[in-house]
Amino acid sequence: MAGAVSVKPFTVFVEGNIGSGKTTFLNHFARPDVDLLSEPVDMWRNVEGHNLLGLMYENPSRWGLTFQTYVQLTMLDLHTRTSTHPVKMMERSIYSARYCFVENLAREELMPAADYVVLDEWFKWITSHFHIGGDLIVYLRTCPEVVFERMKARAREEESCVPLEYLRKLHKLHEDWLLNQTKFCCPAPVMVLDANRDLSEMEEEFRKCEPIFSAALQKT
Ligand SMILES: Cc1cc2cn([C@H]3C[C@H](O)[C@@H](CO)O3)c(=O)nc2[nH]1
Repeated sequence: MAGAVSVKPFTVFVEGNIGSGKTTFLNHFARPDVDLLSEPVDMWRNVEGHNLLGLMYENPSRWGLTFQTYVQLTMLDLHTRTSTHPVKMMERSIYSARYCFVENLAREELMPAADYVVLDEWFKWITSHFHIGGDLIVYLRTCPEVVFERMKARAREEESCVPLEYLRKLHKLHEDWLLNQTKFCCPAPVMVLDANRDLSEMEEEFRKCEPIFSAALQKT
């Protein structure tokens, strides 16, 4: 189409703990006008035959930097992907990678301090040289005990040894980043949904977001 202008889509980051229902949320909003970008977990589980996700959980000190560097690359690829859709919805972001997952590995001393510094240098350079954007964050807020049960029920092999304590730490980092805003910047306004609710009740929670999308869709 001659002169097609790729307008900047209304960009949503769907954030939340492991097992908080992000995939369910994304599937609810799967529609022609929305460019859905799920977390590239399958890429993390097979990079030329290497399962970086599995390696990270087995030995975070040895493989945390390797894994999180690749996560950062794959998320940057998704952030910089142009879209002709009026709405672009991403599962997580380069921000939760840095402020939740990398921060957790460092604070729990599961990652050498030098690795943490290098990852942070990459993050600072990327976010100062690329316009990552982000117009809204939808925070699927849960309590650690609920997502622990869901994670076990989902039974993803690499997560089989993830303890409840790990989810508690990740929860606290999400709360501090998105609600308490204690240390890290929040790149967009946050909409909080109660994602502890059963799947059957989540439709009601998701409907709270409809006006946002219809507003974004009307703009085009
Ligand atoms: C952006 C980002 C997503 C992400 C997911 N994960 C882990 C949590 C889950 O076990 C799995 C899929 O989300 O990957 C991680 O360790 N670091 C991450 N960083």
